[in-house]
Amino acid sequence: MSCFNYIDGELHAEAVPVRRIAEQYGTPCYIYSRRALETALGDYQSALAGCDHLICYAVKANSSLAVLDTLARCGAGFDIVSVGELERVIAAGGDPARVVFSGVGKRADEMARALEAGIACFNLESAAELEVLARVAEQCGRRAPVSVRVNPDVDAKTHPYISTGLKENKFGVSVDEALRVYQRAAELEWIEVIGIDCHIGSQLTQVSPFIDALRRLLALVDQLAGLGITLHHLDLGGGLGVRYADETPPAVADYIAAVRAELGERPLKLVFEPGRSIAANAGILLTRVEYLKQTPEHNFALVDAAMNDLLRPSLYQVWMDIRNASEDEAGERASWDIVGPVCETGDFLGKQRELSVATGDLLAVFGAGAYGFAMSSNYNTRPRAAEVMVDGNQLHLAREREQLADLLRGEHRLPGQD
Ligand SMILES: Cc1ncc(COP(=O)(O)O)c(C=O)c1O
Ligand SMILES: N[C@@H](CCCC[NH3+])C(=O)O
Repeated sequence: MSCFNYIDGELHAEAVPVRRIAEQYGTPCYIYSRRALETALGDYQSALAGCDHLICYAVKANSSLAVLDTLARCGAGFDIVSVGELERVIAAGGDPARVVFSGVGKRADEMARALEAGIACFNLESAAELEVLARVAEQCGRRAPVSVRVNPDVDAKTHPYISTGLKENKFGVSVDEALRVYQRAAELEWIEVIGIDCHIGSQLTQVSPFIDALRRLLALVDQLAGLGITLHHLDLGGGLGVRYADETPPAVADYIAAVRAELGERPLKLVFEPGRSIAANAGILLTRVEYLKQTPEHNFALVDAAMNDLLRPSLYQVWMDIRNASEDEAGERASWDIVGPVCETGDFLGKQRELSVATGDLLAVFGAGAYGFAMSSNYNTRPRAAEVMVDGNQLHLAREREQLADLLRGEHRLPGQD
């Protein structure tokens, strides 16, 4: 189900015409749908019903307070990779006791803050990190709950930049080393071993790599049990893909069903860290055509969004769907390169798109809710795009995000959640 639909030829975000949002807040502008976020999280929750679980939304995908606030109210936990993300979760009303902390380079001060906040688990990525965490925990006088992030050496069959579970990647530790790290962790007074973790990559479109990784983790769980080290949860990370072009990723329900079948009757709580599959289709980037420039080689549509606003096409050369926000069947179509004003030849949102465009038109880039604004920058001293959360027929500007934390808490109450 999409929450971005054409009604009478005009693109709407839930019940609001995007044209109205552009008039009110300007472009470029990220538009998020509250209902789409709730539905995507709900798909995970339904698939995991009856099973002890925790869904930790990966904050890096979209850390807008309005997004975190929405998900926190629906009961999500959070996967963070920095203390900045932790502060955002707390500011948005998220529960630190439902937070897992991933990342290869956690600093001691970040560990201390996370311990003080009382997070659920540190996902350790190296033997050296374990020693630092043990020291910090002792200094803070709080035992640190830990998982070891295992690098299962599984090919996620995705873009090499976002594949994380191969032995040549910097993430996690090998199965053999994990065994040693667990044995060392079990000896440390200020460390409490509670789980096991992996994350093999992002934008996975098949279930089999997840299941391969899960089998390797379960074998290790059994081996550890034999050594007297009992684990209570298994965190399979994030990574489930979405459809940008013609990909056919498994439905959340099918993915989770396969995981549950593999887990069998083991008394392990299941943890997931989905980012993209929650947020990607809950957001679009709206941009206005400033100029048309036609050369013998190319038709360029110069728009007011650029690679600093949406980096994915330039960085990974990925295809994201771009459509005119006004469906003008009569308009003549041509092949256009959609490019921004940044001084880089690699500054494009899409190339060779069959579109009908005119100066002043609004274009929408779909699937931009994940790794869109979150990866944006001020390159070329460009201001960041506005962010607007749509809730039915209500709009909420999510721009000065920090200052809006309290406002969001007041404004966005779901019925029965006061
Ligand atoms: C440790 C970890 N967990 C979760 C995620 C979220 O992944 P995705 O957005 O593909 O679900 C990532 C990013 O790939 C990650 O590095
Ligand atoms: N930034 C990537 C995903 C990174 C995943 C982070 N571990 C993307 O846009 O596809």
